[in-house]
Amino acid sequence: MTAIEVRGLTKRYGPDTVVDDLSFTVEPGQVTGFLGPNGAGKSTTLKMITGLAVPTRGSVTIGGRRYRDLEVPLTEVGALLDAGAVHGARKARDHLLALAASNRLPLSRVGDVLARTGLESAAGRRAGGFSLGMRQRLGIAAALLGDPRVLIFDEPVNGLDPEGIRWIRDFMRSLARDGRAVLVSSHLMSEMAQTADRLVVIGRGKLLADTATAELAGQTGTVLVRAADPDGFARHLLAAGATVRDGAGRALVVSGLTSDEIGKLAAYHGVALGELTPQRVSLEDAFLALTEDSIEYQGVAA
Ligand SMILES: Nc1ncnc2c1ncn2[C@@H]1O[C@H](COP(=O)(O)OP(=O)(O)OP(=O)(O)O)[C@@H](O)[C@H]1O
Repeated sequence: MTAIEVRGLTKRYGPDTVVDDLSFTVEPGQVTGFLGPNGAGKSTTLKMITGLAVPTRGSVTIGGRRYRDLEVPLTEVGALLDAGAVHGARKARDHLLALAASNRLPLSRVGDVLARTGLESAAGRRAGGFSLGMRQRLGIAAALLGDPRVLIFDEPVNGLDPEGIRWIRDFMRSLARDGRAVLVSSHLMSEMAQTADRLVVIGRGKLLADTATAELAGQTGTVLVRAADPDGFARHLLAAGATVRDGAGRALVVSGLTSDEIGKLAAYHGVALGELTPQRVSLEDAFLALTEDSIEYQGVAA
């Protein structure tokens, strides 16, 4: 069953529409990256999914039901929205035991989640003395207590060192391999490129893209072509519907056709090609191109 369904979700604060008619689906067995520049409305959306904010319009369901209709929410959806939310004086194990008891979950789950997050040896220490990376692990352990099929993380790698970032990435992938649905927000494409199977990109509260990660990089790609008679081949390309620009050294920069289609066109016309290279647009570039109109404060190049 579909894990999270967001339909027409809208949130207004006074005159500002911060989430604007957003619809997307988060499937099980995948990491879905939720991307957008600062202030795009990611946290507000995640709060509406987890019942912490009330939509002005639209709906969100988890496994077909609204959050407020879930009997024991922790067993359906786990969320890490703010790693600082742990009581600093409490020992890590006690924090989890209290959470398990107040949600009527088996206390044996505490040992399971401590092991899964690599916190066993730190379980007797006070969370106040934890590094950011360990606090993130504790937050993730809490999110996993009810063994939910759906997990939501808001900017989980913010401020972490490279080792912490790698641990979180691997952990998200392992949760998806379990068959869980994992929704992770970030304002950096570079973080999501290696982790997410799908990307939902928003800007100023609106949906900009909902696509497989691999497709986004391919979408805006061009192909570099070298032919002995570039002008002659350019005419064939234009006739086939391509857009052609001049590149360096008499190369042709072609868009609108794949390298495979260009190769076949050359063979059909008996044209020998010296080069046929797909130009991969980086995901970072694709993300910037998508969001450039929705960045609140843009720097001005000198
Ligand atoms: N409780 C609130 N009252 C009024 N405005 C709010 C409230 N919460 C968020 N906003 C506004 O809504 C907009 C979206 O904020 P949100 O935190 O959802 O964005 P975000 O994409 O998570 O950004 P960031 O990456 O900076 O965390 C911002 O302009 C913010 O100022």
